[in-house]
Amino acid sequence: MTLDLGATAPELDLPPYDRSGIEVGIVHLGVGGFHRAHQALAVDELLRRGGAREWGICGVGLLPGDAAMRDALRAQDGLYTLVTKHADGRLDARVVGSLVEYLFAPDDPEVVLERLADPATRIVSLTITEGGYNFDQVTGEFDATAPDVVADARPGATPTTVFGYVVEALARRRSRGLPPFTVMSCDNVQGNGERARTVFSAFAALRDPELGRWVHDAVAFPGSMVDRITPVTTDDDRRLVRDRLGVADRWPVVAEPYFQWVLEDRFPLGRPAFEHAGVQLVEDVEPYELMKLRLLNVSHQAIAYFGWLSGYRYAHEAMADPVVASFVRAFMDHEATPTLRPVPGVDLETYKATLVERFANPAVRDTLARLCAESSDRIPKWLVPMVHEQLRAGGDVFRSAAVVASWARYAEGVDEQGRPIEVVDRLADELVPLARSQRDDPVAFLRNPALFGSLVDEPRFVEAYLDALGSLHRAGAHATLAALL
Ligand SMILES: NC(=O)c1ccc[n+]([C@@H]2O[C@H](COP(=O)([O-])OP(=O)(O)OC[C@H]3O[C@@H](n4cnc5c(N)ncnc54)[C@H](O)[C@@H]3O)[C@@H](O)[C@H]2O)c1
Ligand SMILES: O=P(O)(O)OC[C@@H](O)[C@@H](O)[C@H](O)[C@H](O)CO
Repeated sequence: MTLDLGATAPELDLPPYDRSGIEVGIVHLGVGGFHRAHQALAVDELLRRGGAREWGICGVGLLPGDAAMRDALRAQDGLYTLVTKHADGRLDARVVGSLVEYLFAPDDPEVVLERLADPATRIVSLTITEGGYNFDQVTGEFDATAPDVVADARPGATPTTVFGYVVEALARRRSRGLPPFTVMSCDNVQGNGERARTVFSAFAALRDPELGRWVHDAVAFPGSMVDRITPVTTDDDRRLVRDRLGVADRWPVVAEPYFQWVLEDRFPLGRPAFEHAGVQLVEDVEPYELMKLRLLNVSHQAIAYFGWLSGYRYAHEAMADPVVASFVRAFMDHEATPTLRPVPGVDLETYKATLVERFANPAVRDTLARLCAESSDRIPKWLVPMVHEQLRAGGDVFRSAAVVASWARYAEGVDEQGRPIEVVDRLADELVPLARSQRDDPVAFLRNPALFGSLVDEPRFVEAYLDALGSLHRAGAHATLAALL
């Protein structure tokens, strides 16, 4: 146990509630930075208020890389420090105690399956990234051909994927006469609840069509909009926690002050009283979700490649450049906002102004590398549908085309000074050669139906894309952005 919260850390208290006897009611798959800065904080808040004792969280890691989280959390009895970084340099910190158990699935899959099947487990929540849902970006259908999915669908298979675990556990509950748990997706996927329903029921149908129908009809999949910028924890953060707070924490989490969670209230087996922890419970989350994905996440992609190619490494550095900041704001106003529905209780002008301030927070130190990673799971899911809507409505698309071109230029894997760029993307082996070939064949990157559907057949988009790409090659990222203002 290296989280030593003794006399050396007067600012920090251990959670002021008795952690013994808290029951696991939520199993969370994919315990990364975000879950620990968001949902686990909300449950911790309820515990501090004397509630939620049947809603403790059992975190589960499914991927080999999660062994490090197992080791860190086990050494600290599930406790960790959450540091909130304000733009003026102030820090808030608290120790979060809601993760009462952590299971690393490869250690013992059966233990995880029985934890999921346990009658006390009433919610299974997910932050498994956009790629974790394994669906075709264009058709929206579940990809049943992925080798790990095929293996997990075999009768009697020991699961390795999220699909194998969740569906086997649901099947066990069904055969034991237990009601299904609620599956709560907290990923940045448009329509995350319905998307989860589609992919989990499609996987279940591979095993047994009737099980597929049951998962589709009997399991609740509330949708949610989740928001809190949570950068990757760095050694500097560990040092900060040690030096400023006196705590030797193996894996603290840092986040911005902003916290938002809008959640559809569909929990047949009950839920924590999230409304007492700042969560907004609604009937229909879609307008909130679209607003967030198209104004925040898509803008992140607008900052990411142009910022990196202009020589910046952090989001706040890029936003301090008036050319980047003006482009992002124009992009929000003219290409994202026209595709949004009215959002109950939200003034979009204020929302956008707040976003610009959040992106510019110098304390958070969100890296452009984080925002550039796994773009093939982001641009097609977030930006491409927005472009199609703008094309149909006759609206501007030249800024979106420039963002896609900046991704294609970044994916060439060499920056403007000839230095290598590490393209972190599950499709990197395919994308990098394709991006490089656009020096000879400028639409090569766009001619990828799995990522862009029919966008390559849209003359207005293609023309703007070619202009931006040509300018990126000739004049560089900064001059290209400046010319678009
Ligand atoms: N970081 C943020 O600012 C933020 C904010 C809002 C929402 N989110 C959502 O949370 C997700 C995770 O973000 P994070 O910052 O915690 O990332 P992270 O890298 O810290 O953690 C990701 C977790 O997901 C797991 N995972 C990844 N792919 C998986 C798969 N195919 N199957 C099962 N598990 C898988 C990893 O093993 C890890 O435990 C994002 O992709 C996004 O959808 C993040
Ligand atoms: O984490 P991703 O892959 O969904 O996207 C990268 C960022 O845009 C995202 O993490 C934001 O920081 C987050 O959505 C803010 O709430």
